[in-house]
Amino acid sequence: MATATGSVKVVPSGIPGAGRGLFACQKFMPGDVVASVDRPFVAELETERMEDTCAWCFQRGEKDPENRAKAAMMGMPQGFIDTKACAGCHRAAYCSKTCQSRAWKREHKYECGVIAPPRPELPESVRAAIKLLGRLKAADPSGPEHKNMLDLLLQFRPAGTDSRLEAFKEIEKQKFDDFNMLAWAAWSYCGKPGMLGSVDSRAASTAFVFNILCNAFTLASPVDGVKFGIGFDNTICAANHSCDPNVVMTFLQPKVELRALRPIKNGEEIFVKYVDVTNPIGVRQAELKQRHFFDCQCSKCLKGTGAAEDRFAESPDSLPGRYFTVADALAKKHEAKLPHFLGSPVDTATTAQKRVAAMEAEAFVISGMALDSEDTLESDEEKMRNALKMCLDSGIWSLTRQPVPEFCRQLFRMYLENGSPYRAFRIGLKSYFEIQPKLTPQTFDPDRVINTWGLAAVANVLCGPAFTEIYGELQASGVDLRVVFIGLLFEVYDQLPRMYGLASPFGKVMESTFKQVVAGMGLSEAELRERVKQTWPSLETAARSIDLLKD
Ligand SMILES: C[S@@+](CC[C@H](N)C(=O)[O-])C[C@H]1O[C@@H](n2cnc3c(N)ncnc32)[C@H](O)[C@@H]1O
Repeated sequence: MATATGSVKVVPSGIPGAGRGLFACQKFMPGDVVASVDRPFVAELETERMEDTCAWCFQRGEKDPENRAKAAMMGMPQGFIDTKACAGCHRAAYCSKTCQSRAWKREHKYECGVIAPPRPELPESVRAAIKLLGRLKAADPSGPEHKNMLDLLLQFRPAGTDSRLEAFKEIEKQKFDDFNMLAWAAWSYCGKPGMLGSVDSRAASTAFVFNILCNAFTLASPVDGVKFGIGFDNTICAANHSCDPNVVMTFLQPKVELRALRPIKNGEEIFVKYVDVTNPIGVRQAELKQRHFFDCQCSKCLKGTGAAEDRFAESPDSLPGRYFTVADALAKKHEAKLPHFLGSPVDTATTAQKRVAAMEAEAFVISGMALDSEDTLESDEEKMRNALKMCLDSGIWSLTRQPVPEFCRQLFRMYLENGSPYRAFRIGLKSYFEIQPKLTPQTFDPDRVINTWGLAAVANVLCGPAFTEIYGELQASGVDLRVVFIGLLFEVYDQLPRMYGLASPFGKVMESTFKQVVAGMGLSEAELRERVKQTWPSLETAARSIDLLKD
């Protein structure tokens, strides 16, 4: 039976074997809100964020005084928010009495005594299950909360029925044991409650934990991408994954929205992305399998390799001889990963293909986007820069082939943190003109807008008194950094209505920054826009002449 939620409904998916899916009940234009929930049914902070992030509204306050001052200077919300720990458990923290009291009524009263020391810090899936068991016990059997609980327990896969869990156990024995242990822990910490109405609490704990660990989405800051925790919502999570999604999910602390990325017809299935879809097919598929336990059957994957993100700049046969020795050593090191990067069994690949796949495996590990988290390195700036150079110098990678864009993104952040804003600006500018338009063609895509916002902030820093030399040099080549700053700000501001909306926390920060900056420039908005238009061709020329190999 269809579950209608206004503009969308949940009915069997068009992907064979994928169960249900989310479908549009009307047409949508790019940027339209397709589905929205004020707060996900489950929203759980990860342990590292419990101290500095409000457990109800998910606003984060920077605790380190130096970072706090920096954030305030850049207009970031974490520079202005402070959280205080609950006096009962000293674990959950809130930014205001209002948030604390709302959290208490809905869920914290069920966990406060359970998660308090001397009990060790519990992972988010266990905390979420503890709260859900409390909420299930208290839910009115004829109300919407109870209905959502049953939906979560019975409709999502792997749901708490023996047969589906048995299937999961066969495929993922170790994960099954780990998840089962967490479910048992949550249930035991709650005092092994027995029957909750018509529901067996032990089975419910299992279904909660398995569903959260298999089907939850990541909640990350819209401003700086910091990961807060996980969310689960019956409507949002009914959307299946596609490597060519037609909506993007945005998190507006704590609101979650799905926004159309392109025109969507009435009756069309809604697809989100569960993983980074700028990665080549083998990496995406392996990630979906490892994190979400399914083989992707989306229309893009069914077509096989050949999409833009699967193409190299040059064929592997063009790999220069100076890379052979290093690539052969890497092939040994990453033997198990080679099939993911080759997209085919190792014995059907040529030596050249294997060498490039091995270099790719190494680059992915260094980028932190590796397939198994165990061997993800804490990469430092130098390691990252060398790996980027290896990719580009080999001539095989284009600027838009992963993990090159990821290296640029991370180096931008590292240069900034390590006090090199000019280097950050150069790599950010290169990305702005040559990578982002290809990787995220929609101008309002949150990833793209956030990068533009970051670049604007750096341009602003470079307008300061410490950088007059750089400022002068750029001005001599026709680039006025103040105009660049305002141009980037215009761009972010213009995209906001189709992305987060002006009423969102990010929208409010942006609007006030925008108004202050425009007022401080002593020119009308129209005059400023004209100046930006005149500056942009010189800026693009400057960006294209940046050589990342020499950086
Ligand atoms: C978050 S749930 C989505 C809703 C789910 N289809 C349902 O029936 O409730 C994720 C599950 O949907 C299925 N799924 C989602 N996207 C898929 C895809 N691209 N290919 C195959 N199965 C998919 C997988 O079984 C996955 O574990």
